[in-house]
Amino acid sequence: MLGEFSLIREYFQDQVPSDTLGVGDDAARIPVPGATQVVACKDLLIEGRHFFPDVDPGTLGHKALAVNLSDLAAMGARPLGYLLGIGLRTVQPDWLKAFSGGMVGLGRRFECPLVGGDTVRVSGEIVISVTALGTLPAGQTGLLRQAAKPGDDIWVSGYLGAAHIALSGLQGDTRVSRECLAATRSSLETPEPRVALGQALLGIAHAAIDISDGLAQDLGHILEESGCGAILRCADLPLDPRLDGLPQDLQIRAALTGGDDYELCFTAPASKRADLSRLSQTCGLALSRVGVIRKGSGLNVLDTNGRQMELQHVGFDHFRRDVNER
Ligand SMILES: Nc1ncnc2c1ncn2[C@@H]1O[C@H](COP(=O)(O)OP(=O)(O)OP(=O)(O)O)[C@@H](O)[C@H]1O
Ligand SMILES: Cc1ncc(C[n+]2csc(CCOP(=O)(O)O)c2C)c(N)n1
Ligand SMILES: [Mg+2]
Repeated sequence: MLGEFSLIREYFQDQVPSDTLGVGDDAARIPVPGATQVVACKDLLIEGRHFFPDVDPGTLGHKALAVNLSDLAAMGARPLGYLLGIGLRTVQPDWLKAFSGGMVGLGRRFECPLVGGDTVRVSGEIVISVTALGTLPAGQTGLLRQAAKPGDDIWVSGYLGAAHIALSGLQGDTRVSRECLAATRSSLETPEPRVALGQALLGIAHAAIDISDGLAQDLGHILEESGCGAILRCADLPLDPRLDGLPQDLQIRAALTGGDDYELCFTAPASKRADLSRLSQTCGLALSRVGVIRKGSGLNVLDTNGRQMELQHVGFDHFRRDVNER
């Protein structure tokens, strides 16, 4: 069976004009007459696959919008508004009030209103589909996956691994203490989209992507699209401090391949290190240098002793067999 990414390339890659960015990046970019370009993206959330049936509806509303704002951030775009498609089994006013409160509340923080959508009844799982729109100045390419250059530093915002540990704890796959679960749950349920950082990276960063499927896989998309290779140093990964006390190899695996982080991974030339250290201060957000882009292909992951490390899988893929064996 085709994997998720080959499937998209094979069946959903339409031809677009040369000044338009179509399928293949964090969001599409469409020029419109006038000074700005429209940036657009969509992410689906399905009950049982992206969230548990008993999830707190307020956090679900937040996450449905947050994962899309994260894609806009990964382009360096400024949020403009969004549309919501939702399929529900029943109308439960309390659930809907909390859901819309979480979603609209997050949108307000970024001056990004709900401007339309569609609502239907379903007999099976709840389906939530958000289409987010943003803008980029005319002539600005945005932060493309194809823009990494050999010699670039690889950077990651914030901390990695907490969302996956929370998920794994809730699923009963990993023994996670009650305290650790309580502390990490917010990373899984209410990720913070790095909207201000994304826009500030225009003119500083070359390539960017948001980490939804795991750093190794998402960085892999940058490498493939840019025709480069990379070295990634586990010793420099920003492991979430809330994971202190868990086995180190588990923390590293969560950070490399867990997913659900919604931090930005970006590349920038070494000449921008001082700018990035200032930006980290002004955004109040850790920025960590975790590796380097080089000529060639493939991701070379070095363990904490500097030795080459093999990964069983690089991240989340909806159509990989073991994801579907639950
Ligand atoms: N059914 C589809 N039709 C057209 N384009 C698609 C379809 N599914 C995905 N794409 C496009 O393929 C590219 C990669 O999509 P993908 O979902 O892997 O990226 P993402 O949304 O940044 O990541 P994630 O979904 O893990 O947050 C994007 O440009 C997306 O718009
Ligand atoms: C209940 C439940 N099961 C599994 C996961 C893990 N998960 C699902 S989709 C995805 C990648 C990003 O999604 P997409 O590629 O669809 O944008 C990840 C890491 C979860 N969050 N909740
Ligand atoms: Mg997607």
